[in-house]
Amino acid sequence: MAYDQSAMNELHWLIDMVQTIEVGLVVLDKNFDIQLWNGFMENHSGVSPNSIKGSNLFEQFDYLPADWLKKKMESVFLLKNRAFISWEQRPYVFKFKNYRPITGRADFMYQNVTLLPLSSLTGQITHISMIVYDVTDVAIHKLQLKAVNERLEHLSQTDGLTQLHNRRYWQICMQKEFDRHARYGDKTSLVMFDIDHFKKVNDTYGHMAGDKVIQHISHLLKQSLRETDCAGRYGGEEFAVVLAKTSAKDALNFAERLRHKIATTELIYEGEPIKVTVSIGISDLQEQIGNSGQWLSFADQALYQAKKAGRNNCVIYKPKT
Ligand SMILES: Nc1nc2c(ncn2[C@@H]2O[C@H](COP(=O)(O)OP(=O)(O)OP(=O)(O)O)[C@@H](O)[C@H]2O)c(=O)[nH]1
Repeated sequence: MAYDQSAMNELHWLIDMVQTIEVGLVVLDKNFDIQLWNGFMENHSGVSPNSIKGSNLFEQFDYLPADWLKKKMESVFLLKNRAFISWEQRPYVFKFKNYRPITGRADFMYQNVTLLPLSSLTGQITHISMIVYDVTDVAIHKLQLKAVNERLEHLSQTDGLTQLHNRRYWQICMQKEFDRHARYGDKTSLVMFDIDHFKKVNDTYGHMAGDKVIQHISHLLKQSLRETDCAGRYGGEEFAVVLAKTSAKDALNFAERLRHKIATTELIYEGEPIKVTVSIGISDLQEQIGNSGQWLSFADQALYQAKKAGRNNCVIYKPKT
C-alpha cells in the first residue's frame, strides 16, 4: 500500500513536471495523431491539450515541412533510434513567437528538436515523442558572433577609401590565381595602373580632392570588372587587377577601355572639374614566370615603360630576348 502511494506520488510529480517544464513535449502515434501536448506547447501555440489531442499534427499545423518531417519520424519508428533537428539545419519546427526580452531581435523561437522512440509495455515502438528546446538565446548569440566575424573579416581584407581589396588580401588572391595557372594552365593576366601626375592633383586641389579622385577611379574600375576578376588598391594611387582566363590581348582590350573611360570622365569636386589619366602595365602569365613576385615585377616594369613612353597609355610586358 505504502509502495503504491509512493508510486502514485512519483507519477503525479512527473506529470506535474511534464506539464510545467520549459521544454516542449509532444507524443505522436504512427498516424502522427497527437496523444500528449504539454504546457510549454500550449503556452507557445495557444492551443490547449484538450482541443488538440487526437488530431493530426500535420493537419493542425499545415506550415510544417510534412514530407521532410514524416520521413524523419518514420525512420525513428523503423530504426528505433533518436533523431535530431538542429536550429542550424532548420531555425524552427513549430512557428512560435519569441517573447524573450534579451533576445528581442528574434521574431520567432529558434528550436532544437529531438525525436525519441517510445516503446509500449510489450516493447514495440508504437509512439514517438518530440522534445522541443527553446535555443533562441544561443542561436542569436551565435548568429551575432558570426555576423561580427564576417564584418571583421571583410574589414581586414578591404581598403577603407575605395572598398577594393587591400594590398595584403589582393596579394593572396593573386597568389591563388598564380597557383591555379600552374595547375591548369589557364590564361591569366595581371594589370597594374597608376594615376599620372597625381602629386599635381593633390598640390592643386588639395589632399581631399586627391582622395575623391582615387575613389572616382576605383568606381570606374569596379564598373569594368567581371565577377572573377580580383582588383585591389596596391598602393596610394596604384591599382592592380588579376584578370582570370584572360590573354594578354584581351587584357589589353580591358586596359584600353578602362584607360579611355578614365581619361574621358571628369570628376566635379567643389564645382571644379578634375580630369586625370592613368598609365597601365600588363603581364600575362607565361611559362618562364617562376613565381608570383616575378609576375608582379613584370607588370610593374610594363607600367614603368608606359610612364616613360609619355603616360596615358598601356604597355604589355615583353620578355627580353
Ligand atoms: N590624396 C591622396 N594622395 C595620395 C594617397 N596616397 C598617395 N598619395 C599621393 O600620391 C602622390 C604620388 O606621387 P608620385 O609617386 O610622385 O607620382 P605622380 O605624381 O602620380 O607621378 P607619376 O606617377 O610619375 O605620373 C604623392 O603626392 C602621394 O602623397 C592617398 O591615399 N590620397
